[in-house]
Amino acid sequence: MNLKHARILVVDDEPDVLFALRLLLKTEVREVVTEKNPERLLSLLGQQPFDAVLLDMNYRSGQTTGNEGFYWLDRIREHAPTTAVLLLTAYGDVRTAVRALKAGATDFLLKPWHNDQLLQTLAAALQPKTGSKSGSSPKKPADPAATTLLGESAAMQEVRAIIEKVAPTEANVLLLGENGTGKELAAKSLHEQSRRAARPFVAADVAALSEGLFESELFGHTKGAFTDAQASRMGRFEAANGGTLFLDEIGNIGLPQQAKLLTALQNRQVVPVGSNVPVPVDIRLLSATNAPLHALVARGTFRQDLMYRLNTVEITLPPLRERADDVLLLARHFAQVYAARNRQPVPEFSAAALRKLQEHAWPGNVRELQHAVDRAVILGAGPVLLPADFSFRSPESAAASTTAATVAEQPLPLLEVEKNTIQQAIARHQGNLTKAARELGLTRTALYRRLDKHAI
Ligand SMILES: Nc1ncnc2c1ncn2[C@@H]1O[C@H](COP(=O)(O)OP(=O)(O)OP(=O)(O)O)[C@@H](O)[C@H]1O
Repeated sequence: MNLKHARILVVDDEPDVLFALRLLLKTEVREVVTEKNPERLLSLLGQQPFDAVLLDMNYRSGQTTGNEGFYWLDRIREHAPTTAVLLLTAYGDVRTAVRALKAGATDFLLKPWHNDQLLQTLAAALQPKTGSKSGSSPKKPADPAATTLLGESAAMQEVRAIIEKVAPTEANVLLLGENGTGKELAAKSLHEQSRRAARPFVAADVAALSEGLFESELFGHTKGAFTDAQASRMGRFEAANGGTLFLDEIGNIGLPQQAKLLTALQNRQVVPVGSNVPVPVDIRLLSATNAPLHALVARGTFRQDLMYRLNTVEITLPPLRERADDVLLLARHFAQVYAARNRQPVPEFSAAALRKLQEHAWPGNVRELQHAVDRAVILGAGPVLLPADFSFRSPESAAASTTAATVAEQPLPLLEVEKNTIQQAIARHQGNLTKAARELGLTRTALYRRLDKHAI
């Protein structure tokens, strides 16, 4: 979809953010609605369809973990599954951005933002996605690229060989590696090559679950077990019965959750919240973390007995920067996938673009490369992708490049953006404040308040 035809909803409790985004978007999109109270989100979605929601992750009333944002992301996915959701996250907030993508967000936007980059990301998010894969993990975004662990580097060949060997056994496998290295893909591959392949593969991101939610998500709950429990619900263990349960971000759960998990694994049964009747479960457990689990055990924040349950076999996925040849192979693969998805001819890569890709450190690993190619395919100017078509803007890269950037290249603080925008509008209308206010989407009084604030 063309940006010009899009209806956009922005939800953030910072009035300055809403103001700046309204200013930026009102001339670029068909309609922009701003809202500072996330509680109104669902009623707004019910009143009219939106093509994209720009959603802040933290609200003043909530914590700064982004959990409130995740809650609202889930609600949007339930109520408006075709609406693109772009999360507004702070620079350097890598974990939140990665979790957001995994929880079904279309993309993320960094605060403070570059206007051009924000518009590009929004335009890319509005492109039609096809090839959506229905999986047992319904919150996952459509991921047409993921079927096989690709890579011809020695390290990846070794990973595939171990997977092949371990998959047909009943061994619990712990997958280690940085974010985006392919741990979940490896888990799916283990399941697909196992004797349980015809049974469910159920994934749960346990880091996203608070202590109370952890139990009800994994073990289920009975009707009336807590205020919102209007019906009984089966947990992930039961849903995976006969198949494979994949627990992602296992290194991030607290000691109380660890104890509950260990009990369920030892007894091979779960007790739904609100019930005292144990339910037997037959699952193969795969788990993953980017945390240094052995160090956490040494520090006493992760139970050793639980780790021994999880890591009958350990597989470490190597970071992408250590397998430069795989970068090109994966880039070409993703270019094919995304060109097919967008019904476009498959682009070539110029030699300079390939060099740029090989020289980049890929802190977000394969996921970062995948997104970089996705954007380049959509926004690239011609049949050959050039270095300029690749902007590395994962939070990790952004944080790294901000450190290196010259002062002139650094994004302007939001207040300065607002001040500049107001000054430009006033100049465009030769000092006519009524016209400037109209262009800015403000009342004259609101404009006066801002003139005062910025001492203009
Ligand atoms: N070797 C690979 N070949 C093809 N695609 C890959 C490969 N590794 C990763 N991917 C793709 O990269 C994306 C990220 O992979 P995945 O979700 O498996 O990483 P992860 O290590 O589980 O990440 P996280 O730690 O953030 O959970 C997925 O879309 C996946 O399909």
